[in-house]
Amino acid sequence: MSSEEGAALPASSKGSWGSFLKSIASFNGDLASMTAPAFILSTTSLTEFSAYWAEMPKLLVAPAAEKDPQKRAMLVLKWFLSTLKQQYASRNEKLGSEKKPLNPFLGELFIGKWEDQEGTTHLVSEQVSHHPPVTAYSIWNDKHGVRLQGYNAQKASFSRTIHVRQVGHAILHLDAWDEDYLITLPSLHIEGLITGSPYVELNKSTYIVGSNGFTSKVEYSGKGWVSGTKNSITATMYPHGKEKSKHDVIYTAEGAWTNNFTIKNAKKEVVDTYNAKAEPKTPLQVAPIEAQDPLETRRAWQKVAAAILKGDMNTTSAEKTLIENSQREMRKKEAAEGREWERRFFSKAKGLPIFEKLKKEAPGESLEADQTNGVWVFDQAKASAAKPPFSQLSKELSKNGA
Ligand SMILES: CC(C)CCC[C@@H](C)[C@H]1CC[C@H]2[C@@H]3CC=C4C[C@@H](O)CC[C@]4(C)[C@H]3CC[C@]12C
Repeated sequence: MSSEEGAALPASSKGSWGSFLKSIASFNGDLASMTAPAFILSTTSLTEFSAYWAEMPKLLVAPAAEKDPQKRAMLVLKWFLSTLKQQYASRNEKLGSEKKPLNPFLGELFIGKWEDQEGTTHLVSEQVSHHPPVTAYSIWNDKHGVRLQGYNAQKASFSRTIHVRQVGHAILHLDAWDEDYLITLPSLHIEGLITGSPYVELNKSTYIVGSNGFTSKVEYSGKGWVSGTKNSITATMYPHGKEKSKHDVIYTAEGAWTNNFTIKNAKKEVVDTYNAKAEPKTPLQVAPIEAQDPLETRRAWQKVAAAILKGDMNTTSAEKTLIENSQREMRKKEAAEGREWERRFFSKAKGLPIFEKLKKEAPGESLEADQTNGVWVFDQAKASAAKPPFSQLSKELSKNGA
């Protein structure tokens, strides 16, 4: 934990925090429209959050090399659990608290790659909808034949604190086994709001449904719950249809997603352990700002980000308004010409066969395409035709016969 933990609220900001709390009590569910005091604004846009899925490429690609289908599904569970800390706690560890991310504009991009002993793992993240905000991503490693793609939106509400339900899912594909895993996303709420040091706690449960016949259910709990400890998880892996049957459990995982967890087999022997604090991360490589496309997030938001860092709210809102106005102009022009903004890397799909095939094992999960402005899939043809500064991507995609 950073030494700043619990100290996110500077004395000088107590007044503005109080009025912020009052304003969100009458919050209408639109996270983007929420205005927050400067010190709680993040300089990072939600398009960057897609990278949290793969900051440890070794764990992402590990299942590909495993011949045993049960162990393979267990390694997928292990990788998924390992991503939780990055997804939901890395900001308060780094910045002292959770912050309000920048609200991406339509077409905003975040492109990068991880290079390490696993080869190159690519990331393409794109804001595919603005109303409602939806981010889509594709992450792939050709050397290991591992592909992850997904999209997500958030539905927020307020009751005592901010509650967020995630709409969307991820699908992991392993080439060597022609296997898919449908991954559902946890709902969450914000803790520490009153004291000015907000952080995320996860709720309820999510599923990882493998097309190889095994499902993992992950249950989340926090301080106020039965277990009484922050960021707790218990997971079980079982054959399809056996969620309720204790003696069909193949693996269990238990611990804290911010810390350690242990994986045990049916005989309750420890088969694997994970220590979030010790696990090395591979830094994501992103092109220098000058070489980026104007739609790439760090380039597009650079002036806003600089103003936020200076605590200069006037410039922050002036620069944000510039972006919003030019977006509004573009939408007007498109409407007048009877066309829609062409997404760079993703397309709307009519349906999602993998989802339909596997959703039965994830009770309560439905596509909810109306909440995400459609169903979004990575479009290989678009990506293979990518022009500068993304030609490198297209070269590698066409090399692989995409
Ligand atoms: C901190 C207070 C003041 C403001 C609340 C900010 C809201 C907008 C933030 C706080 C935590 C954030 C979530 C944290 C992690 C993820 C996982 C990622 O894969 C998709 C976005 C998602 C789901 C974020 C959406 C925005 C979010 C809900």
